[in-house]
Amino acid sequence: MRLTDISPIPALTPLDGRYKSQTAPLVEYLSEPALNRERMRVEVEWMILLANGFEGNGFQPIVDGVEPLTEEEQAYLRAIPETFDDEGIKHHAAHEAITHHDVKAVEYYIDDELDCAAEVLGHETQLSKLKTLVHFACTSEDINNLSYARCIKNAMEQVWLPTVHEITDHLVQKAEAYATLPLLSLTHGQPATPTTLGKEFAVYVYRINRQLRHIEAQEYLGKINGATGTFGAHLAAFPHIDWLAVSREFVENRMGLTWNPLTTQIESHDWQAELYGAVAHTNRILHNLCVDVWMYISRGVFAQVPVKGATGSSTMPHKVNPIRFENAEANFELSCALLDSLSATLVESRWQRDLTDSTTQRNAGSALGYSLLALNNLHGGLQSIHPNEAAMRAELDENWEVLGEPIQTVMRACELAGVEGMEHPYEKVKDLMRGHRISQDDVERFIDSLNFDEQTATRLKVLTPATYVGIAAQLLQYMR
Ligand SMILES: O=C(O)C[C@H](Nc1ncnc2c1ncn2[C@@H]1O[C@H](COP(=O)(O)O)[C@@H](O)[C@H]1O)C(=O)O
Repeated sequence: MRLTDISPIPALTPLDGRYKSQTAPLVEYLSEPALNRERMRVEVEWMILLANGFEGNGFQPIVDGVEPLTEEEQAYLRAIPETFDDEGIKHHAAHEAITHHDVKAVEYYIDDELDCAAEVLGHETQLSKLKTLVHFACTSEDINNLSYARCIKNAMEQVWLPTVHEITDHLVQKAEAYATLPLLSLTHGQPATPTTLGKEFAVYVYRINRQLRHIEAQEYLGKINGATGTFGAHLAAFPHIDWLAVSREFVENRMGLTWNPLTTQIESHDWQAELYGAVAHTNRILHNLCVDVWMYISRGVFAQVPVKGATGSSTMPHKVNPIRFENAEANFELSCALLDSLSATLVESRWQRDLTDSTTQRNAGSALGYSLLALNNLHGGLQSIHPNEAAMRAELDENWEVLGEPIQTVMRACELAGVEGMEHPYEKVKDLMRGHRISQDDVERFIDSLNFDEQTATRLKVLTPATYVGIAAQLLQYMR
């Protein structure tokens, strides 16, 4: 049997197949039906503005020959996108099969709805004669750019950002819970000055929060200015209208976007490049977190809570594998690859337009979908780990040589204060400690061999790898 004979056809990509339930929240904003529904919202709102005017023109019709639409007529128009369902999708597809133009098919879809208006409302209505107002003076990109901006803004605000915030909240909890829990640092993979587990989580919180601030301040630009951005058609039809003011009113107040007054046929997509750059950057920070946690698990710093009934390895029954972190790592990479491609290519278009952006933009959902999938796995993974404090202590206890740094630094301070016998502190400590395994006794003997005053010697002797963590816990105050 051919798999394409199965109905519905199995999904080609994992986002809409295996991981469908996890990516579902984005379907509402970034699927093709979502885009077409948004296009309808833009088209009907444009009609309402043209017919009813706005505060700036005293709520007079902007175009001649049209009466202001009644509340009922406006509600009828606004119901068109809201009732766009599976039948509507087929209806639109039937138009597109003939027009081979997706936005023209939206226009015809609305025309059909206007044809039924009198029958549905049960009385005569101006709407039956208003087909000519649909898409008035617009090029398809006027509709597309506004629709995409709104779809992507909603996807970010309703889905992606809340998911990242949940993870950040979880990381804050972990940072606070483990603020004072000492952890051996590794720089270059070698034992280094100890830190605390909480402070290491706080570093991630700080990094993510910086990116979130950029993303939350992101402008979503929109334009409605005709075929090559000159308002040529608008002025040809109605030369006395202040089309700049109408355009601005529509983009800012009706669409809730930032007005772009100066474009070719297309909105230049620079805001998309900015947004995708920041999302990719956040992905990469979280990818770094996945890899770090994976290695902490491998080192025994974290233990994983086994899921009841689940299998780690098909052949090694003892195993609990960190699969959620691995899944997240891979999907962050896929998301970044797509986001990088979108950012790089969307900002270029030949002369007043080429259509390469059209098919590229259709992948915004995939780019954010891979990120959402990664976020879900990362969140699940974080919820299933807890520190193995005994292993962490044992690791610290095996690495007394990390106290070489404080001892040589205190020796320097003593030398500066004129204490005898403190010359070449770095070299002296290096001779004792570099490349050697050092015990607590060795450290104490070394301290005793130097000319420290009693108070300083005691201060150094109470230092252990587990207490040599500076003000790590205090630094959490800066993470938010
Ligand atoms: O308002 C216009 O349409 C003006 C026109 N430019 C266009 N602007 C926006 N969409 C256009 C344009 N041209 C085609 N199409 C339709 O875009 C769709 C492209 O399909 P796909 O490659 O799958 O993304 C597919 O449905 C195409 O039919 C121009 O000549 O400048």
